Amino acid sequence: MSQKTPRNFFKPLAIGAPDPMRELPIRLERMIHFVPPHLDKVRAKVPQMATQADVVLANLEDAIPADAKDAARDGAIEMGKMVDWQGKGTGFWSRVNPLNSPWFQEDVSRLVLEAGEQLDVIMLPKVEGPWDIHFADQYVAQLEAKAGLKRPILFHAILETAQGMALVEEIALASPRMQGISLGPADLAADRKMKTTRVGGGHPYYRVVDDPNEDGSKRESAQQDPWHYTIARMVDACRMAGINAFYGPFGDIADSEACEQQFRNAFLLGCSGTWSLHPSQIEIAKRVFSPAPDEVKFARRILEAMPDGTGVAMLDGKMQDDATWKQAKVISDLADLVSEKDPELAKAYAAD
Ligand SMILES: CC(=O)SCCNC(=O)CCNC(=O)[C@H](O)C(C)(C)COP(=O)(O)OP(=O)(O)OC[C@H]1O[C@@H](n2cnc3c(N)ncnc32)[C@H](O)[C@@H]1OP(=O)(O)O
Ligand SMILES: CC(=O)C(=O)O
Ligand SMILES: [Mg+2]
Repeated sequence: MSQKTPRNFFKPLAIGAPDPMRELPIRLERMIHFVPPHLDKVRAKVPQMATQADVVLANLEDAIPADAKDAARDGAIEMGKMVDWQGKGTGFWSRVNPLNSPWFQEDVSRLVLEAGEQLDVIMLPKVEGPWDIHFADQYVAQLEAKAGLKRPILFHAILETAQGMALVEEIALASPRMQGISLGPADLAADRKMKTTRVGGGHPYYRVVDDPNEDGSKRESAQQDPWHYTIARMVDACRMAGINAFYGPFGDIADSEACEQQFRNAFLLGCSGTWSLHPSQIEIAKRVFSPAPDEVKFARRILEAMPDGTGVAMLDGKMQDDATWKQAKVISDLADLVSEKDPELAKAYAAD
């Protein structure tokens, strides 16, 4: 048997570590905003970021130069103390360096021991299989016990290797700490040997061409989404495990239109949120990952038409039944969560 027994799955992995969570906390996580914590100027904006983003993340991994890793770690711990994260209802996360790097051990030990009470989630990059989660799980439990933490820290894995992709279901199920998984399109592209130099999004050469026209006129063609399979598979793995799927980064900061479309496709396929690398992407993510007022109103009409969630009803010529009721509930519950945080959208959802 390679799995833990059901009883042991929910036992703390170290004496004195907090009990693992049986259910994930219900939180609005439309965007995970990335902050380079070694930059004093950007770090100074963290209190402001905490009022704008649902989650603020101190990034210690890629995009932080090797000679700034120590400063970034110090900056991340300072970020933990700069804001009353739980009081504000904003998530505080950190992306640590990979398990095989010279920085992982110190990243995790200092974060848990010095900012463990504030830290909601550790993001683990380049996760290859459940063994990576098991190692980090045990290590964090030891540190939680040492720090006397009462609330367990959760894990978020990034899907950015072909092996991680092949084992995504096992990664999602590896520990009760698992909160979610994000797509890592840049590293995944490299590992798969995709011939791209981009961070997410489409590619002008990845397209489908219409059949030839009889008159020989120019054939229409359109770009396709090279991430469709990966996102859909990640969503299935996450939802099967009862955790959340996230899109990830969109690197062309100037192309807000393509960014919005990529985010929207991920939202429609089941993702809870995405990453924002630049302040301009926070607004895009907010717009996309909050359901549109028209959709919310229609969803609530479905719920009202079938109060106990069973039977059949016709709305605007469209058949509704138990299954559309469940879809409507997803949208309505998300709108309730958004409304708690966003009075403008609450008003728009309630308007006739
Ligand atoms: C593949 C992956 O792993 S993706 C994850 C790793 N990458 C990252 O985390 C990147 C995070 N983002 C960044 O470092 C930056 O946004 C960059 C480098 C992409 C662009 O930075 P800039 O060229 O400075 O952008 P720009 O000039 O438009 O910035 C405008 C303002 O926003 C600030 N800003 C930029 N990015 C951020 C951010 N992530 N958080 C807070 N403030 C930011 C800038 O400091 C600047 O402030 P100022 O007006 O007071 O001077
Ligand atoms: C998200 C990330 O780390 C990547 O795309 O590689
Ligand atoms: Mg990466």
